[in-house]
Amino acid sequence: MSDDLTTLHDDGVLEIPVSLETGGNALDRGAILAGTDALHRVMRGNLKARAVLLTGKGKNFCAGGNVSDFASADDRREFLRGLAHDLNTFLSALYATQLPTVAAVNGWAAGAGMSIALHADFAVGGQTTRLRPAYPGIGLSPDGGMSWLLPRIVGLGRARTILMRDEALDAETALDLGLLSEIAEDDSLVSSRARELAAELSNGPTGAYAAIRHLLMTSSSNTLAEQLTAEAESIADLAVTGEGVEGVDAFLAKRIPDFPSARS
Ligand SMILES: CCCCCCCCCCCCC[C@H](O)CC(=O)SCCNC(=O)CCNC(=O)[C@H](O)C(C)(C)COP(=O)(O)OP(=O)(O)OC[C@H]1O[C@@H](n2cnc3c(N)ncnc32)[C@H](O)[C@@H]1OP(=O)(O)O
Repeated sequence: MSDDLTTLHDDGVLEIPVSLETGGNALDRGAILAGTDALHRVMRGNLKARAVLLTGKGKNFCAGGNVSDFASADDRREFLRGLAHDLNTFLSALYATQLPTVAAVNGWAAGAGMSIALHADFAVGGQTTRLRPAYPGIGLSPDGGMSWLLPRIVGLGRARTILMRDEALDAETALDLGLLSEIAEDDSLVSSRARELAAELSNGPTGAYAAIRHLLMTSSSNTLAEQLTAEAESIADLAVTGEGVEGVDAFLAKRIPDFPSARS
């Protein structure tokens, strides 16, 4: 499947561009709309994807919302409020998707571009990758879930400093903080490495990957008792899925599990 913007590759990787060459690699409304539609089709079972790959089509992964659009709006408050809610629809679908997600973070990830990168289960950077909140730089506060995700990844204190100082984080710092999952050996390899990782994950237990994301992301707001219960329910639910049955059976038969066949 390929519309003008999203592409479902033969190996089940759903590629969603979040920015295009134009506008300084700012978020592309059409791309986000297409990506949201594709993720909703996956949820309804109308699109048989097994992993999601987020990409930037220009020199940068994404420079966030298009600042010139903000300036030209008649009612800046309502315009930005509407954009943020539209972005939330996309990010809510990304968080809820029962698939592993990978971001190919080439160049800059700024503003909502950084927020989107934080939502990915895996973020592959390059030697010159940099992450920057950018919001305070233009007098704004974060959106796209950054104030929820960042403290859960780096801690509240470090998140406050990064946000309030609008820190530009280089690749090594971002890796050390857990904001990148790996750094490709060369900038030119970011896209291919992220694509390769998405393909690897598409052959794995995609339902288990999604369950791990939700257990981890809800753990900080759960008591231990609530988390123990959530884990017990999750492992029980997965045990009777196609992938869960295949994983156990393959182990006992001493063979490599065929998760893609078990899921479809
Ligand atoms: C149901 C689904 C509905 C679908 C619709 C979904 C809606 C999608 C949109 C949602 C938007 C929500 C709101 C958003 O979340 C809010 C934000 O993101 S606020 C933060 C905005 N971003 C920024 O402030 C970052 C600004 N840019 C920079 O800081 C730097 O450019 C950089 C990214 C660090 C890169 O720096 P450099 O490499 O030095 O490059 P330059 O700065 O020289 O820029 C090159 C060129 O590009 C222009 N440009 C860069 N960023 C933006 C931008 N965000 N908007 C517009 N233009 C940008 C820059 O002006 C330069 O232009 P030139 O001077 O060459 O003409």
